Amino acid sequence: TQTTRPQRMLAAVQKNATRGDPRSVVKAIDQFCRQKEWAMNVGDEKGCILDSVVTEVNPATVLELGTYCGYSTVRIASLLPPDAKLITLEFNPHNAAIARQVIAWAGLGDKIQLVEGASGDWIPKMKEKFGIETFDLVFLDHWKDRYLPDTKLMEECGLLRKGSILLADNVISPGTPDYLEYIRNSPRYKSQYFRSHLEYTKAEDGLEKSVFLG
Ligand SMILES: Nc1ncnc2c1ncn2[C@@H]1O[C@H](/C=C/CNC(=O)c2cc([N+](=O)[O-])cc(O)c2O)[C@@H](O)[C@H]1O
Ligand SMILES: [Mg+2]
Repeated sequence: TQTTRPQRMLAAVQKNATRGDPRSVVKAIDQFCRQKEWAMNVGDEKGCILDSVVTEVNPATVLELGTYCGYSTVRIASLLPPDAKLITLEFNPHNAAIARQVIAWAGLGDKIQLVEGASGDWIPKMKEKFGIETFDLVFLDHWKDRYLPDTKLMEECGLLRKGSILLADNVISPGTPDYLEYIRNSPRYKSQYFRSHLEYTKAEDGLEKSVFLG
């Protein structure tokens, strides 16, 4: 029977990456996407910008919106300090199942909590369910029309504190115009665009890094 692309990506990880070595998992996925099949991971070029932001912020609490197969989840978690927690939300059960196996292969199960469900349902539950007060870093990489509503929801739920960082993928391609317009014009954020390319292509894309000012 026909396999899915996430299944083929997982197979590539299990074949080419070393168990317990997160960076080899990242490398195996990038190799699969460059040589075999394109997939919507943040990728190696934007991934380097992601790495530098994670390293600079050195977050104790991270929220990722849109796990997909776990590429950026593993990439971020591999750079976190010992007691840091990363919560990642994914509502597609098939993608969640693949991501769990990718995360397990990387040996990062104790740093990452994958929650199967919709961001709109789970953002309001972060405090009661996970004892999270605020997030130091949020990585937005889910459906592009959810970036703005979910950002407003995080504000309303008090999940952002002065200095919290929002890092958004795909602000050019596929694009998140309403989010960009809001975040660049709001007095509550200071934003910076990191120009790059759409993963594994020559098309323009970039990451928008925004600091919540409180
Ligand atoms: N509200 C929500 N709550 C929880 N999980 C959710 C969610 N909305 C979407 N998801 C999940 O997040 C992933 C979607 C990513 C959309 N990215 C994209 O559509 C995308 C497209 C291109 N592209 O077309 O070139 C390039 C990229 O880098 C991209 O991230 C999927 O796994 C989906 O199930
Ligand atoms: Mg993306």
